[in-house]
Amino acid sequence: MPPTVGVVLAGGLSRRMGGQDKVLLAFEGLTLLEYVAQRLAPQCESLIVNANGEPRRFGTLPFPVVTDSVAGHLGPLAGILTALEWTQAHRPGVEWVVSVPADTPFVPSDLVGRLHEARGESRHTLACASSGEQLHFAVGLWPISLRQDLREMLVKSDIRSIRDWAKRHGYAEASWHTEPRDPFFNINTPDDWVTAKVLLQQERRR
Ligand SMILES: Nc1nc2c(ncn2[C@@H]2O[C@H](COP(=O)(O)OP(=O)(O)OP(=O)(O)O)[C@@H](O)[C@H]2O)c(=O)[nH]1
Repeated sequence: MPPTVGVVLAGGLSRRMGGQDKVLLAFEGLTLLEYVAQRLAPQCESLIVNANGEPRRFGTLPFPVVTDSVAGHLGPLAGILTALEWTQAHRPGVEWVVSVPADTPFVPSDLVGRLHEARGESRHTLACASSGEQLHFAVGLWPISLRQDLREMLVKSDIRSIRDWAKRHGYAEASWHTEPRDPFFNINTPDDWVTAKVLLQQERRR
């Protein structure tokens, strides 16, 4: 598997969580952000956390916290761009970045390998994860060769969705089952938070 930098996307505003910063909520004795980072880190050459604005709110982390390299809340694409540019500057020879949102606690342990596999078996330069019928564009494999293309698009156009950018280039799809639970279940609301705790207990019992 080619060396790959992992980025945990944590630049969101948590509006649907009712004013709490969801990535700082306690999960298995860690914050949700730490929990997701720990699941992804073993699969990557190195890992960074992407923030938007004040990085100190995350406390002390064993990973670099890198703030968006373009100003404004431009969404998760800005986090992917930041990770591509960071990798180019700090990890010479590494050509790939895998992104995972910080609100996705059950991210699978074979994520990075399967994304590379799907891309390698296709004619595409990108790969995204899917489960059931749903594509999860924020969970993807991105080449650093596209960083300039992404920067120009973010700065010069009003395209903000990862899906629109991925569609412009074409992407392979790596699929996971949704049973016994969706590995890409993500937490947006207080109800999702309750569901995530139930899913965690079920996972422990298996
Ligand atoms: N770097 C960066 N990441 C973002 C930004 N906005 C959202 N994200 C990330 O994109 C992913 C999906 O975000 P959402 O869950 O849709 O948005 P959110 O802001 O976290 O939550 P809501 O405010 O409730 O929509 C999460 O990992 C966010 O951290 C941004 O402006 N910059």
